[in-house]
Amino acid sequence: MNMAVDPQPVPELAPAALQLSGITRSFDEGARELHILKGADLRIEAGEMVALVAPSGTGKSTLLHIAGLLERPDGGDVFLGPVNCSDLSDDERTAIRRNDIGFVYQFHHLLPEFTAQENVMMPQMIRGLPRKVAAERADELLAYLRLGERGSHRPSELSGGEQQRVAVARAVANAPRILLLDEPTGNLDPNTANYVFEALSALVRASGVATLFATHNLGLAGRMDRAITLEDGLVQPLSTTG
Ligand SMILES: Nc1ncnc2c1ncn2[C@@H]1O[C@H](COP(=O)(O)OP(=O)(O)OP(=O)(O)O)[C@@H](O)[C@H]1O
Repeated sequence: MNMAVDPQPVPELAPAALQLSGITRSFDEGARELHILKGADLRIEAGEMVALVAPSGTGKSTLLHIAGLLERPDGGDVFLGPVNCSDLSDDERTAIRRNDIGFVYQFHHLLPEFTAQENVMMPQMIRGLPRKVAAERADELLAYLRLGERGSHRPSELSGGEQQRVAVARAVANAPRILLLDEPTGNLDPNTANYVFEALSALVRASGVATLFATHNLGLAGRMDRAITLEDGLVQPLSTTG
């Protein structure tokens, strides 16, 4: 009896929220070229929180900028869901960046002359939402991040941890599909960093946003769904358990 079974076609993976495929990026440094990314691959699913932990200069910010469509890679593709962003014009990429991608940086970059509430309203109004809707969403997010009492404060009247939570609220104001964080707790003391992280993780779980979080803090990295590193220009898994 012929027991041979026809090979089943390998099921294609459903599109991830974010997929980087074969990303290359080099920079000219005087006479020589620095090859920072050499074919990096990465998939992040909706609702997944991934830590990016790697030594300084290995290309974390470069990878985040490419994933966030702030920079084009020299080679490779960036997919958001099924959309290959490499094929898009600069205007189309800007629209995606405004609506579908949130950023949080090490320094909060809040607008100093506006209140916390207005800072969270801003990206929504740029997107075209009416002021009232933007204000309600801002209040909701600030309350969720336990900043309900701070909506009318300017950034200079907030603590470092409060400023970063406002920056998180602003980054998710347009309900992005991707959230990219570049050392957002790097300037905070351990307790405050922990508090900001807790607030952020609750938000990620509740909203299903796909999150890539660059940090040097292995304790925080160990609490995310998984951790990755950059090694010789490639994304590699990283163990955070010792
Ligand atoms: N626009 C640029 N022009 C030239 N070199 C650059 C440019 N951007 C980044 N580099 C170089 O590429 C390398 C990676 O930079 P990147 O900022 O991505 O590193 P990083 O891992 O985020 O570092 P850190 O943890 O210190 O922020 C560095 O050597 C940097 O000097």
